[in-house]
Formats: sequence, structure tokens, C-alpha cells
Amino acid sequence: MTINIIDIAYTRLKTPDVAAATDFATRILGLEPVDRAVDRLSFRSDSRMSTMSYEIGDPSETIVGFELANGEDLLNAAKTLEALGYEVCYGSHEEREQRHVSEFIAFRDPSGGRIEFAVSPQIGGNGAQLSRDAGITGFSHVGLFSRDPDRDEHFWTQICNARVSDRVGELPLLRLSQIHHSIALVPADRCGIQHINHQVQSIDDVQRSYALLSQHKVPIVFGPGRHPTSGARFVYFEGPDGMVFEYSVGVREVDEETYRERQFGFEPKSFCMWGATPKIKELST
Ligand SMILES: CC(C)c1ccc(C(=O)O)c(O)c1O
Ligand SMILES: [Fe+2]
Repeated sequence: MTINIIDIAYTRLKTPDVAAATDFATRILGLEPVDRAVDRLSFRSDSRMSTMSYEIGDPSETIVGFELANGEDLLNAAKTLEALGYEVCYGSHEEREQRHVSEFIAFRDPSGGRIEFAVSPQIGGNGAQLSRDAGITGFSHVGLFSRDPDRDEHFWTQICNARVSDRVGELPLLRLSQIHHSIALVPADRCGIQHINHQVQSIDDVQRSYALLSQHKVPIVFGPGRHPTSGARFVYFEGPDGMVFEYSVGVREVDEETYRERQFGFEPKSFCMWGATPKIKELST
């Protein structure tokens, strides 16, 4: 039975320095801090109660959470994964509270990154109160490192319900809804999160953040530019522990009936139609 993912829900990051990461997530990235504790902190970026968090630990151990429709789908997902030989564990009461979800399961994707499937991410009565005027409208997609994009694409599109929107060389951009993509599989010799995307309201927000990031000497690793694939205008920058963050605006929506996946060459102009070149090792062509 196919695992029906509704949406991407949250990321959970680990860092040796929670205070420095918190400072970045609020003052630079602009998210709203919630659930403040000594060794962990969650953040809001949209109507959901937690879309990102930092806790003390090894930065290579990242988590991405996806939303499933209900408990029955979650149980079926667990059965499907177990039948295929994946080790599945259920989230404890404390872990569910930290994520603001009613239940979740955890397992490792074929490359070894930790993935969670969760039900009922809690919605706040108000929207996120952003820490700075970054124009963020919400958490939207992740890049996942993949040791074998072909194999991992099979997992997300055959075991789960993702569809290929585009491929840049071997790098597939996978959608879960009509939004062009929620997952990008980036070929690498490691696993886990490669980048975290937040959508912003306008191109002015991208340019304003570019100026602010430059003033604060935050390394800009790509852009400003425009992706020919999704049509989004973007800027990428490096946060704590080498994590890459992206702001973008204008990701296209696809018509499920008529859309056909496209193949782009693995070259700079496939990543940016304005001529910017990524300073990201895995995207070097
Ligand atoms: C993984 C790379 C850098 C990538 C390529 C294309 C798009 C897009 O079409 O929006 C991205 O968001 C990416 O992160
Ligand atoms: Fe992206």
C-alpha cells in the first residue's frame, strides 16, 4: 500500500551551541521562538506551532517530519515500512509534545537520514510572530542528501506518493501536492538535510534579506537568482554548523493532469537562469 504523504511538516536540527543557533534562527533567519528550554528550542514560521527546532547534539543527525492524514494512514505506513525491512519506532509522549503532533513514527530513509511521519501538526490561533521583517510566509521544502538518487527517488515515488516534477542531471525535484517540489534529492556521500527552504512574500524580501545577510557577514552561497525549474527567485545562505537556508518566492504550481516531468542538464544555468553559480560543493558542475 502506497504511503500517502500530505505535506512536509518540520525539520529538527542538532547543534553543539543552542544559544548561537537560536540567535541565528531569530535575529538572522527571522523565525519566532517557542517552547524555550535550556538545551532545546522550537520555532514557528507559519500557522503551525513548530516547523523547525534546535537541540543540543551532533549536527549531522537531522530529522525531517512529514504529515500523514490520520492515525490509520500512520499505522498502514508503519506496516508497509516494516514489511520492507525498515526499522520503525513510535514517538513517545514527550517527543510528540516537542513536535506539537498527536502521533508519529520514525525510521531511516534508504540513504540513512532520519524521517518522521506525523499526524495532526498543531496549528496556532494566530500566525507566526516573525522575529524580524523577513516576509516569511512559511516552511516549504527541504533538500535531502542522497547517496543514490535513483534508489531514493524510488522510495519517495513508489513506496510513498511523491511525483517527479523535474530532474537536474540526477537530482530530482519531487512534489507532494501541486507545489512544484517539497523534496530535492541532492547526490552526496552523506545523508540528512542539505537545505531548508522558507517562502517569502515578494522579490523585495529576497533582496532585502540579501542586503541584511551581507551586512551581517552571513556567507551567501547562491544567488540572488532564479530557478528555471520552479521559477522561484531565491537566495541561499549558510547558518550554524554549515546548514544551508534558502528564501524563495514564486514557486510554480503544477497541474497534476497535464504536467510532464522535465530533464535539465547538470550545469549552472539549470540552477539559475540569471547566471549565479552555486558555492555549494554538491552542486558544483
Ligand atoms: C537543490 C537545488 C539547489 C534546487 C534546485 C531547484 C530549486 C527550485 O526549482 O526551486 C530549488 O529550490 C533547489 O533548492
Ligand atoms: Fe530549494
